[in-house]
Amino acid sequence: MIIGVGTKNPAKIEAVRQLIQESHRDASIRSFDVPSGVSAMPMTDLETRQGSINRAKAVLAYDQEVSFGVGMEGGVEDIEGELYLCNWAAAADRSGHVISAGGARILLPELLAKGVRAGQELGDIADLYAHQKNVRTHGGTIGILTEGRVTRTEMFFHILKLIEGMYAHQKSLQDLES
Ligand SMILES: O=P(O)(O)OP(=O)(O)OP(=O)(O)OC[C@H]1O[C@@H](n2cnc3c(O)ncnc32)[C@H](O)[C@@H]1O
Ligand SMILES: [Mg+2]
Repeated sequence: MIIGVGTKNPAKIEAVRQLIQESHRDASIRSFDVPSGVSAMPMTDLETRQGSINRAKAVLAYDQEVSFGVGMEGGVEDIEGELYLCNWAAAADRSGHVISAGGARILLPELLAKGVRAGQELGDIADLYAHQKNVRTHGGTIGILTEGRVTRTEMFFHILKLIEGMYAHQKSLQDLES
């Protein structure tokens, strides 16, 4: 089985690799730089979720050998005037079935939120904030804000586990029916 991932970001790809390592050792990964179809810095849960679904579906069109397309997207959601980092993932199969799940949320410090509201990408502001390079491809903003206790990879791994579990659940319901 080939799982296609709609990103070239190693922090995201690593989450898929870990999931395969844990429960689908026969699967292999291919990664594709697909468009998210939403803005580079999604500003709502809705937009972030849509980006993950678009990526998952786009992967299936890129490579006919891929059985499942996986999309992961980060964004922000405004809750009572404060910005929370939000994260979504989706998996799509060739029958048109899509499974979607969201992950942990964490409040952005005003310094980061200000930049995002001004139109900057969070990844760029996070680099300035943390005095690091390419935060987005390493521990992520969530890694910076939690002093490494939860990394971007761990966070997406958790969402992918939700999706994998939901898939198993739906399959067991189908098996009961047939
Ligand atoms: O190459 P892709 O897959 O697009 O990965 P990305 O790092 O750009 O990540 P997203 O497009 O999913 O995220 C949208 C924006 O939010 C930023 N972002 C989201 N979560 C982040 C995190 O945990 N750390 C750093 N930047 C993050 C990211 O840099 C983008 O500017
Ligand atoms: Mg991006």
